[in-house]
Amino acid sequence: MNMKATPSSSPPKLHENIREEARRHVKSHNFSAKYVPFNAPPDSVESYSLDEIVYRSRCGGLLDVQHDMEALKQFDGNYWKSLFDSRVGKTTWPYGSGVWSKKEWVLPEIDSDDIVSAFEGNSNLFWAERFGKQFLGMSDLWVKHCGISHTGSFKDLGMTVLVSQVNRLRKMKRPVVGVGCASTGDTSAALSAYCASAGIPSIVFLPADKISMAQLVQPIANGAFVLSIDTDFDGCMQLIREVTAELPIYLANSLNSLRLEGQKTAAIEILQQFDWEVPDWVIVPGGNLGNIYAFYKGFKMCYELGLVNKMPRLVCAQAANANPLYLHYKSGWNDFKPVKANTTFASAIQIGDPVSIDRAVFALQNCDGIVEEATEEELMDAMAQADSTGMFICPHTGVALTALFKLRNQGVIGPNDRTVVVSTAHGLKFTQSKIDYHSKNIPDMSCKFANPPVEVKADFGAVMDVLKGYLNKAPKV
Ligand SMILES: Cc1ncc(COP(=O)(O)O)c(C=O)c1O
Ligand SMILES: N[C@@H](CCOP(=O)(O)O)C(=O)O
Repeated sequence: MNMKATPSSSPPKLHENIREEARRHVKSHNFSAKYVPFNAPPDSVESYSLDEIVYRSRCGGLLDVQHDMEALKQFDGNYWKSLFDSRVGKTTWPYGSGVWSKKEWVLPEIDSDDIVSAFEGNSNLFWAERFGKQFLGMSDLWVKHCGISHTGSFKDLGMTVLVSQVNRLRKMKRPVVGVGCASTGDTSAALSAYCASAGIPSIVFLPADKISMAQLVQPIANGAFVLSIDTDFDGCMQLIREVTAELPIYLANSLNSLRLEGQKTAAIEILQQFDWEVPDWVIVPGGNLGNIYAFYKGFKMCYELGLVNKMPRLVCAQAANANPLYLHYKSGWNDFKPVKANTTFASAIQIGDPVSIDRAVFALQNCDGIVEEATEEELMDAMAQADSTGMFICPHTGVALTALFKLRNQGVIGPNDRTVVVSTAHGLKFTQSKIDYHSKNIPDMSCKFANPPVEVKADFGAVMDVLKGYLNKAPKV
């Protein structure tokens, strides 16, 4: 079945921009989406328009964006695959974005004119050939680099959706004076950039001295109102929830289910990049736990709408210093207890009371998922090993790689299993941790893969001596 394009009413104009051009190509369809209580029983009738400002269900539970699957099912899997494939690598507004190239599955009803996008997504999925072979005996290991993005993390995928909806609400004269979040550094970077691009005020609550310098400077540079608060992320999250309940500030954390609609497109992209073949495993580092559910939802929609015929198994990887999901999993999913998150080099996942715990449990239970954890030494060693094969990953990706090491060693993941590790942020945001590691400047850590620079006099003989020493020890080809 073909989607009908309404013929353009006006002829192309000289010097029109891509937004203006998009206005002439409006497509008619009957796709829609609404908020419903997360994991509601089939007879539940509670629902809200996406134009309402609501983050919680009537009984205080999480919400989910529910698409009209019957309308989407009027088109078969091949239709969706070729539609999505046809939009990759173009500059057509808004489909040049990896998120908005799946607009019908994200926010079908938003006017393209209201979209705020930096053409995020379409991040590279690369074959980790040497790392896989050398350290894991694996032939089919891949890294989905969501950190190669506008603000350097996967948060851009969700933020383009949320800020676009806010843009729409403000045009509808809804009372939204600004957008706010609590953050460990990446959500705040994405929020401030997208808000700045749309001219919308942003307010960010950061735990003082707990995020990297590179992350701190991002919202400052983008003109956000930055509060550095003497607490941890969980404390900031509690405060922003109280503040957004009192003031007309729209909540941008992943408690807001709109964010996950954008983040789920990374899963769809993985399938698309494998020419719609399903990998065996996808490993995702988890903190506030929205992303693991977003991946589940993206894969599940592709399965339900006939683009693929199975689901991958998901692994959520946590830092041992902030591991409430891991403890819950190990208890047989009995009795979830938040923890006090301790300091970790994977600072963006230093979270003890994740808002999306129910979503994460649902996702993992429904795809035969696994939860693993990584100690500080394990995650830093894994990061250094990956970097030594040409990557430059963030510590959170080190957490995911540690999970992979453990599952390979246990024989759970096989040598030929197609496995995707999701790299969630750019390594350049976390250089201080790499400097500490390579200078062996971390108490109680042997830093066994450290590669410190050699200090040498500006003298030919001295330089030759150290070079000969190095070459004698270097592996022979
Ligand atoms: C770099 C990075 N990796 C992983 C995560 C974990 O994502 P989530 O909070 O959705 O579990 C976050 C944020 O929490 C992050 O900023
Ligand atoms: N790592 C996150 C923590 C908040 O997560 P969110 O997805 O709920 O916004 C950050 O960078 O702030």
